[in-house]
Amino acid sequence: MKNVNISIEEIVDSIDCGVILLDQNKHILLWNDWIAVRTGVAASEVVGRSILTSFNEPSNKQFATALSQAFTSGTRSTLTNSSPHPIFPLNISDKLHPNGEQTISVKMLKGWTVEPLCMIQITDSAASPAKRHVNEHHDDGNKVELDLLTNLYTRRFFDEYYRIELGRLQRLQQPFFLLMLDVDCFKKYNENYGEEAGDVALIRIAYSMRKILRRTSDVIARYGGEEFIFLLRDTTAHGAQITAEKLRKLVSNLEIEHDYSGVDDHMTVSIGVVGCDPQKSGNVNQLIDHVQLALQNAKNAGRNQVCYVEA
Ligand SMILES: Nc1nc2c(ncn2[C@@H]2O[C@H](COP(=O)(O)OP(=O)(O)OP(=O)(O)O)[C@@H](O)[C@H]2O)c(=O)[nH]1
Repeated sequence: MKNVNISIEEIVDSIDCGVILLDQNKHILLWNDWIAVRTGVAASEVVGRSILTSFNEPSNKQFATALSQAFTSGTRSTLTNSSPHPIFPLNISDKLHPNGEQTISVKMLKGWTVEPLCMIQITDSAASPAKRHVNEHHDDGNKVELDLLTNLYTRRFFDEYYRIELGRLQRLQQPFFLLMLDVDCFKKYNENYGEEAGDVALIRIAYSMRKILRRTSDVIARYGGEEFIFLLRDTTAHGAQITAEKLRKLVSNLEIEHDYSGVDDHMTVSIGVVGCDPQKSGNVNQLIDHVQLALQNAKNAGRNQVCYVEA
């Protein structure tokens, strides 16, 4: 493989199946984003804990046996089961398969490190890998769609979510902020480094943005090819601008080489921010236009910067 500056964690978090790594005491070493999204359990909550006690439900007998056989004799097992008795409580809801149709492979990885590791791979056989989007359900009952390249919400999901959320925030008279982030000179990047490298860059940017926006109330979606939108609540105008600046620096610090950008020697982003306080302005209908205008202002001012406007 060509020498690209990407970590194993980034790759594992971007793949479209669940991956768990266990040490020889059956304690969790790695818990990727796929499984965190579908169980609602973050890696930080389970890493270091035993796989057999990480869920509220009693562990599945079949699964416990497969694990024990893997550790004692290196046996590789593939388990399949569907609702109503899932091995992992995944929220891959559709009406027919409320917990998805899980295929779970358990195998030992030997020779990678001094102590053998056990890898558990989970796929949802009810969701066709050829599907462009994964359908789930959000807390409010909305159908959730995740973009397969970046694992962020799709624009379609965001538009619907935003419509509902806007009404709610107006009723509660709570301020909120929209951020629109666009990768600078991305066309030139694709032309010079190839579309595959462009895809990897988008995956890396999306991955790092997900990692720093940890508040569950923050919503990020892929709004266009290289354009991302954020809805932030429970913050102030100052907080939103700080977050935007943090995102700008974050992408810059990834140091993705871009010799053809004309802005810098690595990849940069421009960000528009719009704030809306329903108690003051109440002018919420044109917010998407406003944030796009703020983004355009950041581009016109030389890119690689944040521009804030008040609605
Ligand atoms: N590799 C890759 N490229 C994409 C994807 N989606 C959109 N693009 C490309 O992103 C580029 C966007 O180009 P423009 O809209 O001209 O924007 P830009 O070159 O970033 O210029 P500025 O935004 O003005 O700095 C186009 O070349 C698209 O083909 C994707 O999923 N993968």
